[in-house]
Amino acid sequence: MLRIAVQSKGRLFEETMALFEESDIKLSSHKRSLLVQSTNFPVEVLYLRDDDIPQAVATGVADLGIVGENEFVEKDEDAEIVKRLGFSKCRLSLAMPKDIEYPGLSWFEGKKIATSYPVILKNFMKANGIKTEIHVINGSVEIAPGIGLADAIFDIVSSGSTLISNRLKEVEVVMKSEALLIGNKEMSAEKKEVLDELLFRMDAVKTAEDKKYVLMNAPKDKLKDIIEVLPGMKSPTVMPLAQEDWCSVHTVLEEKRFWEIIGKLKALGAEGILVLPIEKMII
Ligand SMILES: Nc1ncnc2c1ncn2[C@@H]1O[C@H](COP(=O)(O)OP(=O)(O)OP(=O)(O)O)[C@@H](O)[C@H]1O
Ligand SMILES: O=P(O)(O)OC[C@H]1O[C@H](OP(=O)(O)OP(=O)(O)O)[C@H](O)[C@@H]1O
Ligand SMILES: [Mg+2]
Repeated sequence: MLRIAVQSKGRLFEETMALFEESDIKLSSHKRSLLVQSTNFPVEVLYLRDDDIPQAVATGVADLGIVGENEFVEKDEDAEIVKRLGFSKCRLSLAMPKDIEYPGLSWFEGKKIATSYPVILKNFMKANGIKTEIHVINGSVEIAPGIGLADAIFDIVSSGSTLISNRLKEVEVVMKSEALLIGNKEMSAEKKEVLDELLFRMDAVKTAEDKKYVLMNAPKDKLKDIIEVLPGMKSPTVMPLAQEDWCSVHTVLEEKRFWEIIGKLKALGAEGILVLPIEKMII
């Protein structure tokens, strides 16, 4: 049985649960329990505060954990990155009052900076030879300059709207972050086998995520041109239609090239184009 530590509530929770669901790992949703076993896969899920996940994995209390890269780097625990999960993308940035001019990093010399990430901030300032006073607070960091608690902040930025509503501006991006699957460094062979199956399922979900299954009717005399436009996995499936000079073409398209390719297909005479989501893809 593999034990996975995940955030009990917060920014990582929903996408973590969605990842389990899409990987067909069923968890009975007993709200108040801290440890829940899957009913159809040899894993159990331990619900924790995200701050405690790196240590739980490093010490072997959990075999795996899903945690933000920012928290993993900050805690500096001895665990390894098994997979980058691509969600909860954000950055850790320095921000300062928006009306003050920013001349460069030297502005921070001697300043008081509020943050929940003192280790990352200290290392960054040390590497740049700048002395600052670090004031640790665990939430609502962005209000610190406005209430006179600090000159600047070092915190998570995503859309930037929290900064704007607190009259701050982002001036330095120190690190980028996304959700990580981290693992204990010493896992038994049996646990590694379960982990491999878990990764196989997660990969199938991720591979499918940005792809669409596309079907269309195509005039046979344009089939060669249409096939040339389609990237496809190997080559498209072509099936006859009852109407003799038409056929049906099926393929997989990457979402980011989707509109460009559909435009070309229409121009070549394709009709009745259907676009379907793909749940899983094993390549
Ligand atoms: N606005 C955001 N956009 C994208 N990702 C974010 C955002 N805010 C936070 N994250 C990511 O999600 C993680 C968890 O954020 P959250 O705000 O839920 O943490 P928390 O308040 O410390 O939760 P906990 O109660 O578990 O300690 C962060 O460490 C970061 O990696
Ligand atoms: O750039 P933005 O899109 O505004 O996102 C950044 C904000 O998001 C997070 O807080 P969250 O909203 O999770 O609330 P919290 O302070 O309770 O953690 C983070 O701590 C920032 O305050
Ligand atoms: Mg936390």
